Amino acid sequence: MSLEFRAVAAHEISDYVRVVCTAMGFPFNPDRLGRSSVPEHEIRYAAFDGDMLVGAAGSFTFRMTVPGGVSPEIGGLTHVGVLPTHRRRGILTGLMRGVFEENRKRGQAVSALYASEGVIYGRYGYGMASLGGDIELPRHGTAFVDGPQVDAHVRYVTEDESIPLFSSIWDRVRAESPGMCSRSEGWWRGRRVGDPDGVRAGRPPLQRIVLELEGRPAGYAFYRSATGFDGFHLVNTLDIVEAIADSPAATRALWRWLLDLDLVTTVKASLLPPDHPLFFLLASARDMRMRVSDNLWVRLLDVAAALSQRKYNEGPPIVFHVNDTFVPSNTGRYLLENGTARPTDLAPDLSLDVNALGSAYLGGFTFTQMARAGRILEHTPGALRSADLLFHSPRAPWCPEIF
Ligand SMILES: CC(=O)SCCNC(=O)CCNC(=O)[C@H](O)C(C)(C)COP(=O)(O)OP(=O)(O)OC[C@H]1O[C@@H](n2cnc3c(N)ncnc32)[C@H](O)[C@@H]1OP(=O)(O)O
Repeated sequence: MSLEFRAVAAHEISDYVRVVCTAMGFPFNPDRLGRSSVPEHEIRYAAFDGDMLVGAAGSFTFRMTVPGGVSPEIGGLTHVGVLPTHRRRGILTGLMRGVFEENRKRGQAVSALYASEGVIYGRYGYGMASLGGDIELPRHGTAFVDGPQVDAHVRYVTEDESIPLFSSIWDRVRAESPGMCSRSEGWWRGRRVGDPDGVRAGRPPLQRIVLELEGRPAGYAFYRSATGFDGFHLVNTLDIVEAIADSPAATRALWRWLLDLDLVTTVKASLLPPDHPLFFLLASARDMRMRVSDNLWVRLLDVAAALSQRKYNEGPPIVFHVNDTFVPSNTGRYLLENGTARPTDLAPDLSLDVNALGSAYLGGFTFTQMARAGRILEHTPGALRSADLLFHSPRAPWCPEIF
């Protein structure tokens, strides 16, 4: 088998999407192709066996908020799939080299992804960078603690109406939340608020609501509500796809409205951050079952540039020795001082793999936590604590959608 790795030409895009759908077990149809054709999808890379496309990997270009409220352009790894007939022959490894090269050409110092399986991406230098939880809340557990009553108004909106309303709220919240990404209008329509049959796949229709406080849009949600019967009783499950609000008052009002929908027996929501305000809104958080799992994975493609892109808390300089087997040019010592990282010959305070630095990057995990698992070596006493304080983010990183 002789393989060729190269960028995908325009006339090969449907083959590229078809291979990903076949590998993932998704139906392939025009709606799937539309979902993939967002403006962010700039990099499409593939492996060819003769003239047959057999493996795919892509990268979205978007801005991701990092600690300090800055939002550098990053690569969002996506559309990874190798045909079952061609697995375990090194095709993914070849694709990863190609996509990283394309990311670097665009000056993207960081790549992030959602993994289909946790075991795949560590070998390419990614570290688990945030946690996300799926919640299930029975109706009897939805009471809130006392709080201020606000005059909130909720209305249903169409797909077209929702895009400008939701995107302005999203952008306000995104600016303060590490892990959230920019969304083009095409992204909103193709991947969030659009509900074409080929992607809905038999599920109930998507409902979109906007919440106004004092006449100003302050929160939104989109959800599906599935109806079932238990004898003569309706047992509805509310599946909240995304609920975002721009203030504590709006968060309370939005979730209260959602939890009070008639006939709902169980409320579900996915990909919530482990520090979601619901824990402190609910009178009994115990009734909310949260199943936590890995969320974003982050890979520093250019260690010095990536470290210099986020902001830090006050603290003394620190020297990292970074080991990177997949991108050996990253291996070396880096001095992080006054918010800027550069190569250095100084003795290291901490030694770690590039994966661990990716895990710390968004502030989702501490150096101390990883050192306790043997993933980081402390050479200078106190360096773990200094690094923890430098990198700390007051909000857990949160990416509420799988890309
Ligand atoms: C960001 C996203 O898009 S996530 C979506 C990822 N896609 C999927 O899960 C779709 C289904 N799976 C697939 O298409 C393929 O199995 C892929 C893409 C995961 C792997 O592709 P392959 O071409 O088989 O990977 P490749 O042969 O390059 O493997 C490289 C190494 O990873 C290991 N590996 C690859 N996939 C897996 C896996 N799923 N579980 C465990 N190990 C794996 C291989 O054993 C190999 O290890 P080695 O270097 O020690 O020999």
